[in-house]
Amino acid sequence: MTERYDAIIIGAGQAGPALASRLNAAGQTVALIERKLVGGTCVNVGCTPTKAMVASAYAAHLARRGNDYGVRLDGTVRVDLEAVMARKNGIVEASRKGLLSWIGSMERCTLIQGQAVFESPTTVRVGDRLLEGARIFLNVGARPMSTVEGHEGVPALTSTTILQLRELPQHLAVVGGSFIGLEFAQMFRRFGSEVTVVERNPRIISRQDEDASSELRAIMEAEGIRFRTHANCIQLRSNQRGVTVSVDCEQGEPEVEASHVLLATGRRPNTDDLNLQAAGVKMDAHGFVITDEHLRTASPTVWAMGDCNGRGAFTHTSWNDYEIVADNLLDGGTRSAADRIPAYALFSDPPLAHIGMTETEVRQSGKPALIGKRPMSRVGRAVEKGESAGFMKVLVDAESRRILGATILGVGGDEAIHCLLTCMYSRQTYDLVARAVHIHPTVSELLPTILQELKPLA
Ligand SMILES: Cc1cc2nc3c(=O)[nH]c(=O)nc-3n(C[C@H](O)[C@H](O)[C@H](O)COP(=O)(O)OP(=O)(O)OC[C@H]3O[C@@H](n4cnc5c(N)ncnc54)[C@H](O)[C@@H]3O)c2cc1C
Ligand SMILES: NC(=O)c1ccc[n+]([C@@H]2O[C@H](COP(=O)([O-])OP(=O)(O)OC[C@H]3O[C@@H](n4cnc5c(N)ncnc54)[C@H](O)[C@@H]3O)[C@@H](O)[C@H]2O)c1
Repeated sequence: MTERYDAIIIGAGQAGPALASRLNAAGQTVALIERKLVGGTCVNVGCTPTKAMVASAYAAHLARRGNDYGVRLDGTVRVDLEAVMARKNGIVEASRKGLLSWIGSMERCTLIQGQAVFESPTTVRVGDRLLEGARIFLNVGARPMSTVEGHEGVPALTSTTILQLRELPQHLAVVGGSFIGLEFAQMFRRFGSEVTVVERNPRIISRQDEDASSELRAIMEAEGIRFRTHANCIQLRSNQRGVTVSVDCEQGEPEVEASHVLLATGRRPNTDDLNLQAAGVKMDAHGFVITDEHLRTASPTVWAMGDCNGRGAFTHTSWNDYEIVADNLLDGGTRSAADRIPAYALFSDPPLAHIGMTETEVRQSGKPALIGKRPMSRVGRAVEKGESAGFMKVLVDAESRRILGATILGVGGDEAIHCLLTCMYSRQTYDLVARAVHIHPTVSELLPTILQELKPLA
Protein backbone atom coordinates (compact mmCIF):
# COMPACT_ATOMS: atom_id res chain seq x y z
CA MET A 1 0.00 0.00 0.00
CA THR A 2 1.33 3.44 -0.93
CA GLU A 3 1.79 5.87 1.98
CA ARG A 4 0.76 9.41 1.02
CA TYR A 5 2.39 12.61 2.37
CA ASP A 6 2.27 16.26 1.44
CA ALA A 7 6.07 16.29 1.42
CA ILE A 8 8.94 13.80 1.42
CA ILE A 9 12.37 14.93 2.57
CA ILE A 10 15.33 12.68 1.75
CA GLY A 11 18.22 13.21 4.18
CA ALA A 12 18.15 14.60 7.70
CA GLY A 13 21.20 16.85 7.33
CA GLN A 14 21.15 20.59 8.02
CA ALA A 15 18.23 21.61 5.81
CA GLY A 16 15.94 18.57 6.11
CA PRO A 17 14.79 18.67 9.75
CA ALA A 18 14.35 22.46 9.70
CA LEU A 19 12.21 22.26 6.56
CA ALA A 20 10.20 19.41 8.11
CA SER A 21 9.49 21.67 11.09
CA ARG A 22 8.26 24.56 8.92
CA LEU A 23 6.09 22.29 6.74
CA ASN A 24 4.73 20.58 9.84
CA ALA A 25 3.85 23.94 11.41
CA ALA A 26 2.03 24.83 8.19
CA GLY A 27 -0.17 21.75 8.66
CA GLN A 28 1.52 19.50 6.10
CA THR A 29 2.30 15.81 6.57
CA VAL A 30 5.97 15.02 6.09
CA ALA A 31 8.05 11.85 5.69
CA LEU A 32 11.67 12.52 6.69
CA ILE A 33 13.94 9.70 5.44
CA GLU A 34 17.43 9.15 6.85
CA ARG A 35 19.68 6.18 6.10
CA LYS A 36 22.26 6.73 8.85
CA LEU A 37 22.18 9.30 11.64
CA VAL A 38 20.00 12.38 11.95
CA GLY A 39 22.11 15.51 11.80
CA GLY A 40 24.07 14.18 8.83
CA THR A 41 27.63 15.26 8.24
CA CYS A 42 27.92 18.40 10.37
CA VAL A 43 26.58 16.95 13.60
CA ASN A 44 28.04 13.45 13.36
CA VAL A 45 31.26 13.54 11.32
CA GLY A 46 31.86 17.18 10.35
CA CYS A 47 31.72 20.52 12.13
CA THR A 48 30.69 19.39 15.62
CA PRO A 49 33.24 16.62 16.25
CA THR A 50 36.09 18.49 14.54
CA LYS A 51 35.52 21.75 16.35
CA ALA A 52 35.29 19.87 19.66
CA MET A 53 38.68 18.27 18.86
CA VAL A 54 40.12 21.60 17.67
CA ALA A 55 39.22 22.94 21.13
CA SER A 56 41.17 20.11 22.80
CA ALA A 57 44.12 20.79 20.49
CA TYR A 58 44.01 24.49 21.40
CA ALA A 59 44.00 23.65 25.11
CA ALA A 60 47.13 21.50 24.63
CA HIS A 61 48.82 24.24 22.60
CA LEU A 62 48.07 26.89 25.22
CA ALA A 63 49.26 24.62 28.01
CA ARG A 64 52.60 24.16 26.19
CA ARG A 65 52.84 27.95 25.87
CA GLY A 66 52.13 28.48 29.57
CA ASN A 67 55.57 29.97 30.19
CA ASP A 68 54.85 32.75 27.65
CA TYR A 69 52.10 33.92 29.99
CA GLY A 70 53.96 33.37 33.26
CA VAL A 71 52.08 30.19 33.99
CA ARG A 72 54.37 27.39 35.17
CA LEU A 73 53.25 23.82 34.53
CA ASP A 74 55.33 21.03 36.04
CA GLY A 75 55.97 18.06 33.74
CA THR A 76 55.21 17.61 30.08
CA VAL A 77 51.88 18.28 28.45
CA ARG A 78 50.41 14.99 27.23
CA VAL A 79 47.21 14.51 25.26
CA ASP A 80 44.97 11.59 26.20
CA LEU A 81 43.34 10.81 22.85
CA GLU A 82 40.74 8.57 24.44
CA ALA A 83 39.60 11.42 26.69
CA VAL A 84 39.60 13.84 23.75
CA MET A 85 37.41 11.42 21.78
CA ALA A 86 35.10 10.82 24.75
CA ARG A 87 34.56 14.58 25.15
CA LYS A 88 33.91 14.89 21.41
CA ASN A 89 31.50 11.94 21.43
CA GLY A 90 29.56 13.45 24.34
CA ILE A 91 29.09 16.73 22.47
CA VAL A 92 28.06 14.94 19.26
CA GLU A 93 25.61 12.64 21.05
CA ALA A 94 23.98 15.53 22.93
CA SER A 95 23.56 17.42 19.67
CA ARG A 96 22.05 14.41 17.87
CA LYS A 97 19.76 13.65 20.82
CA GLY A 98 18.49 17.24 20.80
CA LEU A 99 17.75 16.96 17.11
CA LEU A 100 15.96 13.62 17.51
CA SER A 101 13.76 15.02 20.24
CA TRP A 102 12.95 18.07 18.07
CA ILE A 103 11.95 15.82 15.16
CA GLY A 104 9.93 13.65 17.57
CA SER A 105 8.00 16.73 18.68
CA MET A 106 6.77 17.42 15.13
CA GLU A 107 3.18 16.17 15.16
CA ARG A 108 2.75 15.44 11.45
CA CYS A 109 6.32 14.29 10.70
CA THR A 110 7.24 10.59 10.32
CA LEU A 111 10.94 9.79 10.60
CA ILE A 112 11.75 6.77 8.40
CA GLN A 113 15.08 4.94 8.71
CA GLY A 114 16.47 3.64 5.44
CA GLN A 115 17.83 4.30 1.97
CA ALA A 116 15.46 6.25 -0.29
CA VAL A 117 15.33 5.50 -4.02
CA PHE A 118 13.09 7.27 -6.56
CA GLU A 119 10.51 5.27 -8.53
CA SER A 120 8.90 8.30 -10.23
CA PRO A 121 8.87 12.12 -9.83
CA THR A 122 6.45 11.72 -6.90
CA THR A 123 7.24 8.30 -5.45
CA VAL A 124 10.12 7.00 -3.39
CA ARG A 125 10.86 3.52 -2.13
CA VAL A 126 12.45 2.81 1.27
CA GLY A 127 12.90 -0.94 1.60
CA ASP A 128 9.45 -2.44 1.18
CA ARG A 129 7.63 0.87 1.81
CA LEU A 130 6.42 2.95 -1.13
CA LEU A 131 5.89 6.62 -0.31
CA GLU A 132 4.15 9.23 -2.43
CA GLY A 133 4.67 12.95 -1.95
CA ALA A 134 3.29 15.97 -3.80
CA ARG A 135 6.70 17.57 -3.27
CA ILE A 136 10.06 15.91 -2.67
CA PHE A 137 13.08 17.66 -1.17
CA LEU A 138 16.63 16.34 -1.44
CA ASN A 139 19.06 16.96 1.41
CA VAL A 140 21.39 14.03 0.81
CA GLY A 141 24.76 15.74 1.38
CA ALA A 142 28.15 14.45 0.29
CA ARG A 143 30.84 11.97 1.31
CA PRO A 144 34.66 11.82 1.23
CA MET A 145 36.14 11.34 -2.23
CA SER A 146 39.60 10.05 -3.05
CA THR A 147 41.44 11.44 -6.04
CA VAL A 148 44.46 9.23 -5.31
CA GLU A 149 44.41 6.24 -7.61
CA GLY A 150 45.45 2.66 -6.94
CA HIS A 151 45.53 2.60 -3.15
CA GLU A 152 43.21 -0.39 -2.73
CA GLY A 153 44.33 -2.42 0.24
CA VAL A 154 46.20 0.49 1.83
CA PRO A 155 44.49 1.48 5.10
CA ALA A 156 43.88 5.17 4.36
CA LEU A 157 41.81 7.26 6.77
CA THR A 158 38.99 9.59 5.73
CA SER A 159 37.59 12.57 7.64
CA THR A 160 35.01 10.13 9.02
CA THR A 161 37.22 7.21 10.08
CA ILE A 162 39.90 9.42 11.65
CA LEU A 163 37.26 10.43 14.21
CA GLN A 164 37.32 6.87 15.56
CA LEU A 165 41.11 6.61 16.10
CA ARG A 166 42.00 5.16 19.47
CA GLU A 167 45.76 5.67 19.31
CA LEU A 168 47.69 8.75 18.34
CA PRO A 169 49.41 8.36 14.94
CA GLN A 170 53.17 8.52 15.28
CA HIS A 171 53.35 10.24 11.88
CA LEU A 172 50.20 11.36 10.06
CA ALA A 173 50.52 12.09 6.34
CA VAL A 174 47.64 14.28 5.17
CA VAL A 175 46.93 14.29 1.44
CA GLY A 176 45.12 17.54 0.53
CA GLY A 177 46.01 20.96 1.95
CA SER A 178 42.61 22.57 2.21
CA PHE A 179 39.80 22.81 4.79
CA ILE A 180 39.67 19.22 6.01
CA GLY A 181 43.38 18.49 5.63
CA LEU A 182 44.59 21.59 7.46
CA GLU A 183 42.14 21.40 10.36
CA PHE A 184 43.18 17.78 11.06
CA ALA A 185 46.88 18.50 10.41
CA GLN A 186 47.11 21.20 13.07
CA MET A 187 44.89 19.27 15.49
CA PHE A 188 47.00 16.09 15.34
CA ARG A 189 50.27 18.02 15.49
CA ARG A 190 49.04 19.62 18.71
CA PHE A 191 47.99 16.20 20.01
CA GLY A 192 51.62 15.12 19.54
CA SER A 193 51.84 13.43 16.11
CA GLU A 194 54.42 14.24 13.47
CA VAL A 195 52.46 15.64 10.53
CA THR A 196 53.24 16.05 6.83
CA VAL A 197 50.76 17.71 4.47
CA VAL A 198 51.00 16.69 0.80
CA GLU A 199 49.26 19.03 -1.65
CA ARG A 200 49.30 18.79 -5.43
CA ASN A 201 48.92 22.53 -6.03
CA PRO A 202 51.89 24.90 -5.71
CA ARG A 203 50.35 26.23 -2.49
CA ILE A 204 47.86 25.20 0.18
CA ILE A 205 44.28 26.60 0.16
CA SER A 206 44.89 27.62 -3.43
CA ARG A 207 41.48 29.31 -3.83
CA GLN A 208 42.61 31.92 -1.27
CA ASP A 209 45.02 34.77 -1.97
CA GLU A 210 48.74 34.04 -1.99
CA ASP A 211 49.29 36.01 1.26
CA ALA A 212 46.73 33.88 3.13
CA SER A 213 48.26 30.63 1.84
CA SER A 214 51.82 31.58 2.69
CA GLU A 215 51.04 33.08 6.10
CA LEU A 216 48.96 30.08 7.21
CA ARG A 217 51.67 27.72 5.99
CA ALA A 218 54.29 29.66 7.96
CA ILE A 219 52.11 29.54 11.10
CA MET A 220 51.74 25.77 10.76
CA GLU A 221 55.42 25.23 9.91
CA ALA A 222 56.32 27.09 13.11
CA GLU A 223 54.43 24.36 14.98
CA GLY A 224 56.49 21.68 13.20
CA ILE A 225 54.08 20.66 10.43
CA ARG A 226 55.91 19.78 7.21
CA PHE A 227 54.54 20.61 3.76
CA ARG A 228 55.12 19.02 0.38
CA THR A 229 53.48 21.14 -2.31
CA HIS A 230 53.61 20.68 -6.12
CA ALA A 231 53.11 17.00 -5.28
CA ASN A 232 52.04 15.04 -8.33
CA CYS A 233 51.50 11.36 -9.06
CA ILE A 234 50.84 10.48 -5.44
CA GLN A 235 50.90 6.74 -4.73
CA LEU A 236 50.24 4.91 -1.49
CA ARG A 237 51.61 1.53 -0.43
CA SER A 238 51.67 -0.31 2.85
CA ASN A 239 54.94 -0.91 4.67
CA GLN A 240 55.76 -2.61 7.95
CA ARG A 241 55.42 0.60 9.96
CA GLY A 242 52.37 1.98 8.16
CA VAL A 243 52.05 3.72 4.83
CA THR A 244 54.53 5.08 2.30
CA VAL A 245 53.32 8.07 0.31
CA SER A 246 55.28 8.44 -2.92
CA VAL A 247 55.31 12.02 -4.12
CA ASP A 248 56.74 13.41 -7.30
CA CYS A 249 57.59 16.89 -5.93
CA GLU A 250 59.97 19.54 -7.24
CA GLN A 251 61.78 19.52 -3.90
CA GLY A 252 62.34 17.06 -1.07
CA GLU A 253 62.50 13.32 -0.65
CA PRO A 254 60.42 11.26 -3.12
CA GLU A 255 58.68 9.40 -0.29
CA VAL A 256 57.00 10.22 3.01
CA GLU A 257 57.05 7.35 5.48
CA ALA A 258 54.04 7.63 7.75
CA SER A 259 52.24 5.50 10.30
CA HIS A 260 48.83 6.74 9.05
CA VAL A 261 47.53 8.57 6.01
CA LEU A 262 44.45 10.81 5.82
CA LEU A 263 42.91 11.42 2.40
CA ALA A 264 41.40 14.92 2.43
CA THR A 265 41.05 15.38 -1.32
CA GLY A 266 37.47 16.61 -1.58
CA ARG A 267 33.90 15.35 -1.30
CA ARG A 268 31.34 14.02 -3.78
CA PRO A 269 27.54 14.33 -3.62
CA ASN A 270 25.37 11.37 -2.50
CA THR A 271 23.38 11.38 -5.71
CA ASP A 272 24.57 8.20 -7.40
CA ASP A 273 22.26 5.77 -5.57
CA LEU A 274 18.97 7.71 -5.65
CA ASN A 275 17.82 6.72 -9.16
CA LEU A 276 17.38 10.42 -9.97
CA GLN A 277 16.62 9.59 -13.61
CA ALA A 278 13.24 8.15 -12.51
CA ALA A 279 12.41 11.56 -11.02
CA GLY A 280 13.55 13.53 -14.08
CA VAL A 281 16.18 15.31 -11.96
CA LYS A 282 19.32 16.41 -13.85
CA MET A 283 22.89 16.32 -12.53
CA ASP A 284 26.13 17.96 -13.71
CA ALA A 285 29.29 16.06 -14.64
CA HIS A 286 30.34 15.83 -10.96
CA GLY A 287 26.97 14.44 -9.79
CA PHE A 288 25.68 17.70 -8.26
CA VAL A 289 21.94 18.23 -8.74
CA ILE A 290 21.31 21.11 -11.13
CA THR A 291 18.98 23.69 -9.56
CA ASP A 292 17.78 27.18 -10.39
CA GLU A 293 18.35 30.02 -7.94
CA HIS A 294 15.20 28.99 -6.02
CA LEU A 295 16.62 25.47 -5.69
CA ARG A 296 14.09 23.86 -8.02
CA THR A 297 15.43 20.93 -10.03
CA ALA A 298 14.58 19.94 -13.61
CA SER A 299 11.61 18.03 -12.15
CA PRO A 300 8.73 20.34 -11.06
CA THR A 301 8.05 18.18 -7.98
CA VAL A 302 11.65 18.05 -6.67
CA TRP A 303 13.90 20.60 -4.88
CA ALA A 304 17.54 20.13 -3.80
CA MET A 305 19.19 21.72 -0.75
CA GLY A 306 22.66 21.61 0.81
CA ASP A 307 25.93 20.11 -0.42
CA CYS A 308 24.19 17.96 -3.07
CA ASN A 309 23.29 21.01 -5.21
CA GLY A 310 26.89 22.24 -5.49
CA ARG A 311 25.93 25.79 -4.46
CA GLY A 312 27.93 25.61 -1.24
CA ALA A 313 29.66 23.03 0.89
CA PHE A 314 29.00 24.48 4.31
CA THR A 315 26.46 24.07 7.05
CA HIS A 316 25.38 27.70 6.79
CA THR A 317 24.78 27.40 3.01
CA SER A 318 22.64 24.29 3.55
CA TRP A 319 20.68 26.10 6.28
CA ASN A 320 20.22 29.10 3.98
CA ASP A 321 18.94 26.74 1.26
CA TYR A 322 16.24 25.54 3.69
CA GLU A 323 15.24 29.15 4.43
CA ILE A 324 14.99 29.97 0.72
CA VAL A 325 12.80 26.95 -0.04
CA ALA A 326 10.59 27.37 3.05
CA ASP A 327 10.07 31.13 2.64
CA ASN A 328 9.32 30.83 -1.08
CA LEU A 329 6.90 27.91 -0.73
CA LEU A 330 5.16 28.82 2.50
CA ASP A 331 5.38 32.62 2.80
CA GLY A 332 5.21 33.70 -0.84
CA GLY A 333 8.86 34.81 -0.72
CA THR A 334 11.19 35.38 -3.66
CA ARG A 335 14.46 34.55 -1.93
CA SER A 336 17.30 33.44 -4.16
CA ALA A 337 20.52 31.52 -3.66
CA ALA A 338 22.09 33.97 -6.11
CA ASP A 339 21.86 36.70 -3.42
CA ARG A 340 24.17 34.79 -1.09
CA ILE A 341 27.56 36.34 -0.36
CA PRO A 342 30.38 33.78 -0.07
CA ALA A 343 31.40 33.50 3.59
CA TYR A 344 33.36 30.81 5.41
CA ALA A 345 36.11 30.11 7.90
CA LEU A 346 38.81 27.50 8.10
CA PHE A 347 39.10 26.65 11.79
CA SER A 348 42.84 26.60 12.06
CA ASP A 349 44.38 28.53 14.94
CA PRO A 350 44.29 31.39 14.20
CA PRO A 351 41.18 30.96 12.04
CA LEU A 352 41.10 32.05 8.42
CA ALA A 353 37.81 33.81 7.69
CA HIS A 354 36.81 35.07 4.28
CA ILE A 355 33.82 36.89 2.75
CA GLY A 356 33.04 38.11 -0.77
CA MET A 357 35.77 38.44 -3.40
CA THR A 358 39.44 37.63 -2.91
CA GLU A 359 42.09 40.22 -3.84
CA THR A 360 42.93 38.07 -6.89
CA GLU A 361 39.30 38.13 -8.03
CA VAL A 362 39.08 41.89 -7.54
CA ARG A 363 42.23 42.41 -9.62
CA GLN A 364 40.90 40.10 -12.34
CA SER A 365 37.59 42.00 -12.43
CA GLY A 366 39.44 45.21 -13.36
CA LYS A 367 37.24 47.25 -10.97
CA PRO A 368 38.89 50.36 -9.52
CA ALA A 369 39.36 49.27 -5.93
CA LEU A 370 40.81 50.31 -2.59
CA ILE A 371 42.62 48.02 -0.18
CA GLY A 372 43.39 48.16 3.52
CA LYS A 373 45.62 45.65 5.27
CA ARG A 374 47.04 45.42 8.76
CA PRO A 375 49.11 42.69 10.41
CA MET A 376 47.63 41.22 13.58
CA SER A 377 50.85 42.31 15.31
CA ARG A 378 49.33 45.83 15.12
CA VAL A 379 46.03 44.77 16.69
CA GLY A 380 46.17 45.50 20.43
CA ARG A 381 43.87 42.71 21.53
CA ALA A 382 45.85 40.10 19.56
CA VAL A 383 49.12 41.30 21.11
CA GLU A 384 47.62 41.25 24.61
CA LYS A 385 46.41 37.71 24.05
CA GLY A 386 49.84 36.65 22.79
CA GLU A 387 48.29 35.52 19.50
CA SER A 388 49.45 38.06 16.97
CA ALA A 389 50.04 35.94 13.83
CA GLY A 390 48.16 36.77 10.65
CA PHE A 391 46.55 39.84 9.07
CA MET A 392 43.29 41.58 8.23
CA LYS A 393 42.56 42.72 4.69
CA VAL A 394 39.56 44.57 3.27
CA LEU A 395 38.80 45.41 -0.39
CA VAL A 396 36.40 48.18 -1.38
CA ASP A 397 34.91 49.35 -4.69
CA ALA A 398 36.49 52.78 -5.26
CA GLU A 399 33.38 54.16 -6.99
CA SER A 400 30.44 52.76 -5.01
CA ARG A 401 32.36 52.61 -1.69
CA ARG A 402 30.82 49.17 -1.12
CA ILE A 403 32.86 46.39 0.49
CA LEU A 404 33.87 43.80 -2.12
CA GLY A 405 35.53 41.26 0.13
CA ALA A 406 37.65 40.70 3.22
CA THR A 407 39.99 38.14 4.70
CA ILE A 408 40.95 37.88 8.34
CA LEU A 409 43.59 35.37 9.29
CA GLY A 410 43.87 36.10 12.96
CA VAL A 411 42.59 35.49 16.44
CA GLY A 412 38.86 36.24 16.62
CA GLY A 413 38.70 36.78 12.88
CA ASP A 414 35.89 34.23 12.46
CA GLU A 415 33.67 36.48 14.60
CA ALA A 416 35.00 39.95 13.71
CA ILE A 417 34.44 39.49 9.97
CA HIS A 418 30.67 39.43 10.49
CA CYS A 419 30.41 43.21 10.92
CA LEU A 420 31.81 43.58 7.38
CA LEU A 421 29.47 40.83 6.12
CA THR A 422 26.43 42.56 7.62
CA CYS A 423 27.52 45.81 5.96
CA MET A 424 27.69 43.98 2.60
CA TYR A 425 24.21 42.45 3.06
CA SER A 426 22.81 45.84 4.07
CA ARG A 427 24.11 47.28 0.76
CA GLN A 428 25.59 50.23 2.65
CA THR A 429 28.92 51.87 1.89
CA TYR A 430 31.91 51.00 4.05
CA ASP A 431 31.40 54.33 5.90
CA LEU A 432 28.84 52.47 8.02
CA VAL A 433 31.61 50.39 9.60
CA ALA A 434 34.26 53.10 9.39
CA ARG A 435 32.18 55.49 11.53
CA ALA A 436 30.68 52.98 13.97
CA VAL A 437 32.20 53.07 17.45
CA HIS A 438 33.52 49.61 18.21
CA ILE A 439 34.29 48.22 21.66
CA HIS A 440 37.84 48.44 22.99
CA PRO A 441 39.85 46.24 23.18
CA THR A 442 38.58 43.93 20.44
CA VAL A 443 39.85 42.70 17.10
CA SER A 444 36.81 44.30 15.44
CA GLU A 445 37.76 47.79 16.63
CA LEU A 446 40.62 47.84 14.10
CA LEU A 447 38.24 47.44 11.14
CA PRO A 448 37.19 51.15 11.19
CA THR A 449 40.89 52.10 11.37
CA ILE A 450 41.72 49.93 8.33
CA LEU A 451 38.78 51.43 6.43
CA GLN A 452 39.96 54.95 7.24
CA GLU A 453 43.41 54.15 5.81
CA LEU A 454 42.40 52.57 2.46
CA LYS A 455 44.77 52.95 -0.47
CA PRO A 456 44.26 52.37 -4.21
CA LEU A 457 44.86 48.75 -5.21
CA ALA A 458 48.09 48.98 -7.20
C1 LIG B 1 35.39 17.03 8.67
C2 LIG B 1 34.41 18.11 8.24
C3 LIG B 1 34.38 19.31 8.92
C4 LIG B 1 33.47 20.30 8.53
N1 LIG B 1 33.47 21.50 9.20
C5 LIG B 1 32.61 22.45 8.83
C6 LIG B 1 32.56 23.69 9.53
O1 LIG B 1 33.28 23.92 10.50
N2 LIG B 1 31.68 24.63 9.11
C7 LIG B 1 30.84 24.42 8.05
O2 LIG B 1 30.05 25.30 7.71
N3 LIG B 1 30.87 23.25 7.37
C8 LIG B 1 31.73 22.27 7.74
N4 LIG B 1 31.74 21.09 7.07
C9 LIG B 1 30.80 20.90 5.94
C10 LIG B 1 29.39 20.59 6.48
O3 LIG B 1 29.45 19.51 7.38
C11 LIG B 1 28.46 20.26 5.33
O4 LIG B 1 28.51 21.30 4.39
C12 LIG B 1 27.04 20.12 5.82
O5 LIG B 1 26.93 19.15 6.83
C13 LIG B 1 26.15 19.76 4.63
O6 LIG B 1 24.88 19.49 5.09
P1 LIG B 1 23.76 18.95 4.14
O7 LIG B 1 22.52 19.48 4.77
O8 LIG B 1 23.98 19.26 2.73
O9 LIG B 1 23.83 17.35 4.24
P2 LIG B 1 24.44 16.32 5.26
O10 LIG B 1 24.64 16.91 6.60
O11 LIG B 1 25.60 15.68 4.63
O12 LIG B 1 23.26 15.26 5.43
C14 LIG B 1 22.82 14.43 4.40
C15 LIG B 1 22.09 13.25 5.01
O13 LIG B 1 21.42 12.53 3.98
C16 LIG B 1 21.49 11.14 4.25
N5 LIG B 1 21.28 10.45 2.97
C17 LIG B 1 22.05 10.51 1.86
N6 LIG B 1 21.51 9.80 0.86
C18 LIG B 1 20.37 9.26 1.35
C19 LIG B 1 19.37 8.41 0.80
N7 LIG B 1 19.42 8.00 -0.46
N8 LIG B 1 18.34 8.03 1.61
C20 LIG B 1 18.26 8.46 2.89
N9 LIG B 1 19.17 9.27 3.46
C21 LIG B 1 20.21 9.66 2.69
C22 LIG B 1 22.88 10.98 4.83
O14 LIG B 1 22.97 9.81 5.61
C23 LIG B 1 23.03 12.25 5.68
O15 LIG B 1 22.63 12.04 7.00
C24 LIG B 1 32.60 20.07 7.45
C25 LIG B 1 32.62 18.84 6.77
C26 LIG B 1 33.51 17.87 7.18
C27 LIG B 1 33.51 16.55 6.46
N1 LIG C 1 35.69 24.98 8.36
C1 LIG C 1 34.83 24.59 7.42
O1 LIG C 1 33.87 25.27 7.09
C2 LIG C 1 35.05 23.25 6.76
C3 LIG C 1 35.88 22.30 7.33
C4 LIG C 1 36.05 21.10 6.67
C5 LIG C 1 35.38 20.86 5.48
N2 LIG C 1 34.58 21.80 4.96
C6 LIG C 1 33.91 21.58 3.66
O2 LIG C 1 34.26 20.32 3.13
C7 LIG C 1 34.65 20.47 1.79
C8 LIG C 1 35.66 19.42 1.43
O3 LIG C 1 36.92 19.71 2.05
P1 LIG C 1 38.28 19.13 1.51
O4 LIG C 1 39.38 19.84 2.23
O5 LIG C 1 38.26 17.64 1.51
O6 LIG C 1 38.22 19.46 -0.02
P2 LIG C 1 38.73 20.68 -0.92
O7 LIG C 1 38.16 20.43 -2.25
O8 LIG C 1 38.48 21.99 -0.28
O9 LIG C 1 40.30 20.47 -0.96
C9 LIG C 1 40.92 19.32 -1.45
C10 LIG C 1 42.41 19.59 -1.52
O10 LIG C 1 43.08 18.40 -1.87
C11 LIG C 1 43.98 18.66 -2.93
N3 LIG C 1 44.10 17.42 -3.69
C12 LIG C 1 43.13 16.81 -4.40
N4 LIG C 1 43.60 15.67 -4.92
C13 LIG C 1 44.89 15.56 -4.54
C14 LIG C 1 45.91 14.59 -4.76
N5 LIG C 1 45.68 13.50 -5.48
N6 LIG C 1 47.11 14.81 -4.22
C15 LIG C 1 47.36 15.92 -3.46
N7 LIG C 1 46.44 16.86 -3.22
C16 LIG C 1 45.22 16.68 -3.75
C17 LIG C 1 43.35 19.80 -3.71
O11 LIG C 1 44.27 20.50 -4.50
C18 LIG C 1 42.77 20.65 -2.56
O12 LIG C 1 43.73 21.52 -2.03
C19 LIG C 1 35.19 21.88 1.68
O13 LIG C 1 34.95 22.40 0.39
C20 LIG C 1 34.42 22.65 2.70
O14 LIG C 1 33.32 23.28 2.11
C21 LIG C 1 34.40 23.00 5.58
